[in-house]
Amino acid sequence: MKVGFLGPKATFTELAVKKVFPGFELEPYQTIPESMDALVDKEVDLAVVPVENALEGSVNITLDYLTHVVQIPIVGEITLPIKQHLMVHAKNQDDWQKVSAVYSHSHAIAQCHKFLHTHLKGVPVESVSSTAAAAKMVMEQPEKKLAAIANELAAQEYGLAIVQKDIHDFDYNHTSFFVLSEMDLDFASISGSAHFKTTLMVTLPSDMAGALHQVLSAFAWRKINLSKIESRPMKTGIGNYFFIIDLEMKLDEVLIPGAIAELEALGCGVRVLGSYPSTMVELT
Ligand SMILES: O=C(O)C(=O)C[C@]1(C(=O)O)C=C[C@@H](O)C=C1
Repeated sequence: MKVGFLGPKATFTELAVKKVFPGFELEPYQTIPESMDALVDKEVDLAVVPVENALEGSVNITLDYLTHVVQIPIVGEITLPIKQHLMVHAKNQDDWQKVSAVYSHSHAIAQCHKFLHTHLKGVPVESVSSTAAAAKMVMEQPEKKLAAIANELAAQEYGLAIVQKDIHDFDYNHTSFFVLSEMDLDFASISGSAHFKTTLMVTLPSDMAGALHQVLSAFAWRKINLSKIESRPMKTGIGNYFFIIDLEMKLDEVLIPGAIAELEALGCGVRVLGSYPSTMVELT
């Protein structure tokens, strides 16, 4: 089985993949959409993509690509603790405060704003395709005195020196990743998780007063617990949004289909993006 993920080697996404799919063949891609395209093109059997960080919120490119571009089911979710470190080329470790620029993934940068503001004020911060891509750049250009925000594995992989550990602004830092596949993957057995979620994409009828209230009531009176509701632009005009709603239960034959039928009767569009086990892994 081949797993596509955001590369190069040693991204957080790769850490998540290796934790849950040890021994699977790995195929890194340069961007999150490329890893999803690879699944559509059947170059890989699974794709693992970051979807939400506890400090910075949703990874919009993942949600947008899943809802606007590709139609691939979510078959699992992996939540991983995230530890961000500042790293430089070994030649520059003694004067790391004089780095000329800091590189990382935009979501990782956002998790370390306070640190950057306090310790590297005025130093340009640039976002690149992944944390590991940033670490690789730092390794390749020692003369430029660059720094990267990335994980410990990336420091090992690219031979960099960690000069500040755990620079994320809040202790509870976790990221969730969706496992996407067209295959009937038994993620519950693979992950050992019995905690299921169902994710829906809901579009509201236009100009209907209280539409969102009615959508929420369809879940509320059935006592279906929601863990997230997120609005994303329809990309058809200002003020046009759809909702991504996470339900804390497995797609059943009565409650969720009943709620969906109620939403459709209101004039809503509903797409089930997936019903899947969700697992929390630890860093070792
Ligand atoms: O750049 C990486 O290492 C990734 O795997 C991407 C990503 C993200 O998109 O959120 C994954 C986890 C961290 O929150 C930071 C970056």
